[in-house]
Amino acid sequence: MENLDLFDDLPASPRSPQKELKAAQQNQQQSSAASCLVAQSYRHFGQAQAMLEAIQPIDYYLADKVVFCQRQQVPLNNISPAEFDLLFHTVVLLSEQLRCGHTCIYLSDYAQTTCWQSASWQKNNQDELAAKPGYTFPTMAIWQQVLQRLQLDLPALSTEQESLEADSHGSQERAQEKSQERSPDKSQISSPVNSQSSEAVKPQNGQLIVLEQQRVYLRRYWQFEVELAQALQQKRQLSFAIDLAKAQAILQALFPQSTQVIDWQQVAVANALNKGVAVICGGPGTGKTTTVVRLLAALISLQTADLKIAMAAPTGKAAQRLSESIINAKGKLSQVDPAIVSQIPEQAQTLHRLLGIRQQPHLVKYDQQRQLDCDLVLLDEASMVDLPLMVRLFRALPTHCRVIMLGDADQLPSVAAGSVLADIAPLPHQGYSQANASYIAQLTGSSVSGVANACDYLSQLKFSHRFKGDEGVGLLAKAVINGNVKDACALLASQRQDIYSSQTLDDQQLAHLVRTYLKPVFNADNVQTAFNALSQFRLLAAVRQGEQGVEQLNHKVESQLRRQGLIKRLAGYADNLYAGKPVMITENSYGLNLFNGDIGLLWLNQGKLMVAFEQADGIRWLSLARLPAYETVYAMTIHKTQGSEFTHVALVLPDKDSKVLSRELLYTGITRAKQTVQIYANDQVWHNSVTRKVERSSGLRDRLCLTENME
Ligand SMILES: Nc1ncnc2c1ncn2[C@@H]1O[C@H](COP(=O)(O)OP(=O)(O)OP(=O)(O)O)[C@@H](O)[C@H]1O
Repeated sequence: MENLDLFDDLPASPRSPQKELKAAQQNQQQSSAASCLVAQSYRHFGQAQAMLEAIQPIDYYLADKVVFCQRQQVPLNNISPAEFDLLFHTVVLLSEQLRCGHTCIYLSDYAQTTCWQSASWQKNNQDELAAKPGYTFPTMAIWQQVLQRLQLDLPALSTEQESLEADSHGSQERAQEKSQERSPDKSQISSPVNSQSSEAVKPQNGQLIVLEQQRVYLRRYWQFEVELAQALQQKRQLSFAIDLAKAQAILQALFPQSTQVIDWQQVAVANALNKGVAVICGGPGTGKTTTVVRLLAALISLQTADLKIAMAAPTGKAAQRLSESIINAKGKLSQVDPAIVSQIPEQAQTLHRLLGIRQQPHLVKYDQQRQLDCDLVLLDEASMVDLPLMVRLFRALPTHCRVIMLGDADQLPSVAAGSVLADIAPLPHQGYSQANASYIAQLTGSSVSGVANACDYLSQLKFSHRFKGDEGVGLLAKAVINGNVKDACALLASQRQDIYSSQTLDDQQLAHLVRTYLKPVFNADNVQTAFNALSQFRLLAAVRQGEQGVEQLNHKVESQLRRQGLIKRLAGYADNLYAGKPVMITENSYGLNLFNGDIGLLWLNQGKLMVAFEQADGIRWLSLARLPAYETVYAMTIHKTQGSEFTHVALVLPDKDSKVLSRELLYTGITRAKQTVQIYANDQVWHNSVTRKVERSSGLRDRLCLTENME
């Protein structure tokens, strides 16, 4: 990609690349003291790499392209090269942050901050060729002005003059400003669902970057946010008339044991009955599935016509678990007419399958042109759904279709960009509006107080029926997610039966884990018994690479299994193909109905080594030759275990701290365990991980606060 005219002002000298680089570094160092905006251009990726620590090719090429396109859009006379350089570095930052899951960047987070500077530069080893000076972003006021001059702000939204003035007060106010500006200040936000502004930033306008207040987006992600906020708003405006007397009777039948104390499961059912969108949040075992099954029973009872219900989850495993939990919860609905219970569906599918998403995400069968034929969509494990996928779901919903989302907003956010559940379900739940509280009281007799900053579509379940009292897993999960380092450390040191901890996982400990939990898989008489044994235990890792990463752990387990004589060599098969080996599919195969994350077991079937998969109607066998891409799965990443549970879990953290370690990651790992958890982590890493909180930059919550305000 040639874009050399951007660099016209650089001297065209015959100096060596090293000298040229050194001169550029010195130039940057000198001018940064004198001026707010530094001209720092690069002729090619290698040059950017020499100045910016850890820049990725994709970031460079995207930024280069955006600058190139922007130069075609705006009159150039007033725009200096340094201003285009600022745009370039803004896009590099956006691209990098998108990879980390942020939908946008907040200018206040980076104003007057030097990014991509190497440690050796910081240590004043500036003569070293490897030292990289990085790039210093200007004050927020200058940054906003430049982006506006480049015509990247929303045409309908003028930036507040006050924020520009406030910025000139210097660094002391900046910290205060930062926290204020990042909080959802409704008075400052212009209408996010303003169709004029969303119309104004269409692809055909050529605007690739969007500045909105002090948030900067790639246009695509700005549009996703606006679209989701609009879709949620449309669902929030749906109101279903219900027969109140009938609904009261149904709720009484469904919750016969409700006492004076508020039964929040009953409140959640009542709350969702008349709404177009309902979100039911809660930690492990708080009864989300139990509640939603009762909600479905109530809705079916109240409905005069058939209710077409679709159930989905983000992964195959989560969909399978949802089906199992629904079947289990239906079995406990003895107080409900069997004819109603039989109408509650049992088969959940992946969200991709529901929407008919093929290999490339843009090939979607159901969208706004061709919508799903259903009246209600139930989405489980909503925390795993990223912003683009959530938008695709809402596009496919007919106007009258209800959405019910279940999830645990404390878990890790989606792998890809967004923190949709945490944004749309801010916890702790502040309460209901006066009108909604009256409606709930009428249906349930529970006096739920009305509050000003209400979120009516949200219900939060807090009481865990799995960890009712002093179960170690529940206590540890709570301490971790609250960032309570003292309790989290004390619990590890407490030597309880249900929590074991050690600074490292050594060979002896691994041998013990293998003997206790994996030997029963290899000694099983049949594949179903082997699957049952496999579901008892999983080794979870925070990372893939390194000594404590998934790959090494799988390798070490296999060596240990061989040492213990559990792996039997099979004539005619390679060494790494043996009965008892668990595998995880790593790609979606629609033809075979196998999805990323599905787990199978290599096992002998009539003398032939095949792969078995557990399905609702029994074991499915597949020949090895037909198996899609897979990996061994004695150990797996915490990310991949979302939506799964095991009786016992061993959690292994790396021996050095890393940005990926957070309390949400630990919480997600710990809550995969139903009975016992073993933590292998040194004190420092454990302490840092419990302290670190995942915060994703997004504007969705602000948009929703504003639309809530407009109701
Ligand atoms: N109100 C209740 N009274 C007694 N037991 C309950 C109640 N609600 C749920 N349970 C039981 O608690 C267990 C967990 O319930 P459920 O599966 O509905 O929770 P969940 O929040 O969906 O769990 P998970 O986090 O595993 O998805 C089940 O055994 C269920 O029968």
